[in-house]
Amino acid sequence: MSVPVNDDAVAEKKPSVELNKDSNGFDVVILKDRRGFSAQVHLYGGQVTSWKNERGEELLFMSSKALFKPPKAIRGGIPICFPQFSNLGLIEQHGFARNSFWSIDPDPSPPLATSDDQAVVDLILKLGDEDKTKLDKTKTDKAKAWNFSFEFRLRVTLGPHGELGLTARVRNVDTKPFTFMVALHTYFSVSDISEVRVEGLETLDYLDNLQNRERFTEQGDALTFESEVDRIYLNAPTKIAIIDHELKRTFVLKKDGFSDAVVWNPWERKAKAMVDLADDEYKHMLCVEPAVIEKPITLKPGEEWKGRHKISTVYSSYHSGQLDPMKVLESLGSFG
Ligand SMILES: O=P(O)(O)OC[C@H]1O[C@H](O)[C@H](O)[C@@H](O)[C@@H]1O
Repeated sequence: MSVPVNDDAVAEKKPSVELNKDSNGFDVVILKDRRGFSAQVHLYGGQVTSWKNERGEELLFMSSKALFKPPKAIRGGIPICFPQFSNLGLIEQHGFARNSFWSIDPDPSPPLATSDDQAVVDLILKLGDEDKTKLDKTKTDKAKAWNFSFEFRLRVTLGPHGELGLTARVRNVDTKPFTFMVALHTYFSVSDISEVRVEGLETLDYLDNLQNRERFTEQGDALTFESEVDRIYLNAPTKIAIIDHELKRTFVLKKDGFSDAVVWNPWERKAKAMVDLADDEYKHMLCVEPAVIEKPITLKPGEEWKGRHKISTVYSSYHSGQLDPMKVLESLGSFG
């Protein structure tokens, strides 16, 4: 149930952005909107590590065993897989963006529109000629196999209705073309994985990571979970809904520029084998990840790719199984 909001009080508060340190002394950015939603972004990984609603409830899953320091990626929130997804290439699993240090981009270029009712932070990860030597020392040998000059800009926004937006832009600043995959590996917090269903992926083809990436076709029903799932849905639609029956809460994802969507839950056996996930925590997480995997993107020198991902929450009106178009549109706002 949403909390009634006093609109006068809300109008007086302004969205805010603060730079802070985490307990390891690493930089984090805190975004707050007028309604009391907040988001936290670690510069390590350029990773959203928290998104809370106006009651302070965490909406993204974060492992109790997550390590917030190199060389491991942070287990939870929204890690960025780039320039490779999984082991589909020569470099380290999911690429190097998730365990690199990003910077705040004071002057995003080309600039993106801003609006007064959003809290915004722009981050950048780049590898230019002058950085190559420096980065080569810190990158693992595997990462060196993808050695191009690029700029990856990530804008994180917290919108007027508490919605979380990520705009990813990759620019080729090399003299040669390059090819990449990308995923925004979003860990959603759920009450109990057995009480959740995902709508929007019915009848799509998918590659099953648990069966040598063989191609299958999803049935007509919404997805439910009773064992490990690790699939790449191809040509996934713009809108996907994660319905949590117990909490009467639905996450609505809207994506643009990402052709695929990965759905992952490690379940019991794999969770036990993961050092940075507690044994039972798989029950409270579900990853649904906008991605470009099957048809990687090739950029010529000077070209840019852009993809957007927006998530919002809708309470109670939704668990009938049907999207309530007015509520969804209202909660999503525009991409901006
Ligand atoms: O353990 P990680 O490297 O973070 O990967 C976690 C998971 O990411 C994706 O969802 C892949 O599809 C899975 O195969 C992988 O297990």
